[in-house]
Amino acid sequence: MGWGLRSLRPGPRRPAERPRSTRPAHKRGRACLRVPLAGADWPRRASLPAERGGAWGGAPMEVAAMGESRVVSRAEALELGPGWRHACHALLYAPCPGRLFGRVPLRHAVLMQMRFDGQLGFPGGFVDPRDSSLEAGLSRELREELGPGAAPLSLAEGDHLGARFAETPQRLVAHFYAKRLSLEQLRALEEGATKAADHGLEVLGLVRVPLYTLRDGVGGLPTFLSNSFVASARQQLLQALGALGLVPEAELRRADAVSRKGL
Ligand SMILES: O=c1[nH]cnc2c1ncn2[C@H]1C[C@H](O)[C@@H](COP(=O)(O)OP(=O)(O)O)O1
Repeated sequence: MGWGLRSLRPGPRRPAERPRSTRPAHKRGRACLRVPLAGADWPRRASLPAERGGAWGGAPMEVAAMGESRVVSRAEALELGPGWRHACHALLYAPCPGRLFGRVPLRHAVLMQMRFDGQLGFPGGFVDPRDSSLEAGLSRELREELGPGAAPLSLAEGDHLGARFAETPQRLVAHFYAKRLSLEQLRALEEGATKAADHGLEVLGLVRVPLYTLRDGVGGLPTFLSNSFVASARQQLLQALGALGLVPEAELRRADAVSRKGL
C-alpha cells in the first residue's frame, strides 16, 4: 500500500485511552501523547553519510521505566493502516568549529526547542490526513514552528533516521529525521524563528544542545540531559548523536549515566 490519506486517519478511540489535554485551545482535539519508546537502537542504514556511522553497540538506554515499543521502518510504518497516527520530528544540526572559553570544542550546533508545556522537544508534530506525505507534514510543522526560514529545508525520505511505534496510550508512530545544514543556514533559522506562527505560543524558543562535558564532569551535556523531555525526545537525541557521530559514544553513555544518577 502506498501513502494514502486513509493510512493517516485516526480510528475510533475508546474514552479510556484519551489523555488529559495540555494542548493550547486552538489545537484541542489533536492529541498530545507520550510515546514510550525503548529497546533496540534504530536500524543502521547503508545510505547514511559516513559521519552517521557510529554504532551504539551495547545495552539500550532508557529501558527502565519505559513501556513497550518497536522499531519500524518508514515503509513498514506506512503499512500499519488506519487507526495509527504519525508524528514527525527533526534534529537540525550544523558543524560548529567554535570553542567555549576558547578551549572547549562546541563540535556541532544541534537545535531543540522549549515547548509550551515546559518540556524540551524537537521541531515537528502530528501529520494530518491532508498532508500528502510524512515529509510534507513535517515540512508544514517546521514552517509553523520555525517560521518561513524553514521553507527551503525540504526534508526528504532520505533524512528519515528511524521510527518506533507503540500501541499505548494510543496507536502512534514516532518518526525521526535528521538534516545537516551549514552553520549560516542554522543561524538564519534561529534568527527567523521569532517570526514563526507558533513563536511564543507552542514554541517558547530554540535552544542549542551542549555537546561537550565540562571539566567537572557534570556541566554541559549531562546537565542538559537532566531536563524534562517530551515523549521519546531524550532517547531520540541520544540515539541521533550516536548514529550521526556528533558525540563519541563513550561520552554519550557517561553523560546519560551521570544525568540519571542525579547531578
Ligand atoms: O521531539 C519529540 N520527539 C518525539 N515525540 C515528540 C516530540 N515532541 C512531541 N512529541 C510527541 C508528543 C505527541 O504525541 C506527538 C506530537 O506532538 P507535537 O509535536 O506537540 O504535535 P503538534 O505540533 O501539536 O502537531 O509527538
